[in-house]
This record gives sequence, C-alpha cells and structure tokens, in this order.
Amino acid sequence: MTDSVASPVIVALDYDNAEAALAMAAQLDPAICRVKVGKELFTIAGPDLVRELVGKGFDVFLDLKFHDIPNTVAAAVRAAASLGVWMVNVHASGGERMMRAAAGALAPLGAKRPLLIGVTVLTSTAEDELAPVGVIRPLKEQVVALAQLAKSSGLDGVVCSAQEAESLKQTCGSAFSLVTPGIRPAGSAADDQRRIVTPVDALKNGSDYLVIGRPITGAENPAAALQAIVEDIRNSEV
Ligand SMILES: O=C(O)c1cc(=O)[nH]c(=O)n1[C@@H]1O[C@H](COP(=O)(O)O)[C@@H](O)[C@H]1O
Repeated sequence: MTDSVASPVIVALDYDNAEAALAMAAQLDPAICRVKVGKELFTIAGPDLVRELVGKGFDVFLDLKFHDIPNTVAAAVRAAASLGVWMVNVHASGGERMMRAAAGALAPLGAKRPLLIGVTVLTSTAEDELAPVGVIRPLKEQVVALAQLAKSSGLDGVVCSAQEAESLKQTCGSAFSLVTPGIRPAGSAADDQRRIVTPVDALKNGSDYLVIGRPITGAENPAAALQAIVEDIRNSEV
C-alpha cells in the first residue's frame, strides 16, 4: 500500500448518474479513501466524470475489467491511463498474451503508470458455479493459478476474495498487491457477494486494498460508515 491515502479502503461508486456519484464523493475525504468507477457509472458518465474525480484529488480505480484480444486490451489500458487513473484492471482469464500486451502498453509511462491488476475469480462466484463454465479445478487453486499467471505476465497484483489473500501472499510475495472486494463489516448483508470477509480480517489475511460499496454508499450516513471502518482498522493495529 502507498502512503498517500491513510487507509486501504476503496469506495465503489456504483451509481447510474454522475450527480449521485459526485454527491457521494463530496461526502468522502480523499485523504482517507480512494474511489472506484465501474461499468455502470462509466457507461453513463464516461471519462469526464473520471477526470473530475481525479481533479478532486481522488486516487481512482477504473474498474472496467477488460477482457478482449491483446491489441484491444493494450489500447484500452493506455486510454485508461490517459485519464490519470491510479489503478486499472483486466480479467486474468484473458490469458498471458493479453496481460503481457496490457503491461507492455503501460510500461513507457514509467512511474506515472497506473497499477495494473488482474481479476482472478469474482467474489460473487461460489465453488459450485465454476464447473458449469468449464473450470474443473477447485476455486482456491483457480485463484492461485490465475494470480501466478498475472504475476509472471507483468501485472502488479490481482483482485481476489480476502478468503484467498493469505495463500496468495505466500505464493506471490508481499509486493504483489491484493485488491479484495466482497468486504462486509460484521452484521452487513452479503447481497450478491459469496466470498465475504470483514475489513479487519481481510487485512489480517494480507489484503492490501479493500473495495467496499454498499456497506458505505447504502448507509444512512456514508461518511460515518467509512469513518467507523477506518477506526476499526486503526484500533486493530493490522
Ligand atoms: O473488480 C472489482 O472491483 C470487483 C471484483 C470482484 O471480484 N467482486 C466485486 O464485487 N468487484 C466490485 O466491487 C464492488 C463491490 O461492491 P459491494 O458489494 O457493494 O461492496 C462492485 O463495484 C463490484 O463490481
């Protein structure tokens, strides 16, 4: 984790219009959290909104999970980088050539390049959902295999569940970033997530960044919900 933001929390701005996303961002402090723009918000609000959030001082994770032919993904991550985002992701299941092409497209940017992260197995996926899509390995093995492939293809880290973070830190090393959605404070609804972990347990397991959407954005007081999570983390001294 870099020191520029005083917590590992990335707030998912999952909204269907720019105004709602900006209203939420106005309640958040870029000194204590980062923000994520995903498919819904980007589709409706586009690059202007991303630039606006960057302009407000936020580290922005552009979560478009690119998965296409190598040439297209390389061009897409280059376009993402031109928006000034801090992190961008691709699906690791797109394979080695695709991931190498993406890493190669960002390399000329040097230290200014965004972190390039590979999605392993979505946190909404349960073990019994893999076989129907042709994956016959146990889920945990699939996550490790895709993480190792992402690492050897030149990526900076992966998206995984914090349930897999401990074994990934062992196999991929401490410098390989683990970005973990499916974070749920104790007592929160799981919603469509299947592999959930509390914020403090996720950090104990080795997560570097915690992606949190509805438990913060759906709270009556989102700033207070964020603050409570940040305090919990501080008090646990992980
Ligand atoms: O890449 C992601 O951010 C992502 C990967 C994954 O495996 N699971 C996952 O939930 N996400 C995203 O993380 C966010 C989680 O939101 P909440 O479930 O509301 O906390 C959503 O914006 C998802 O699109």
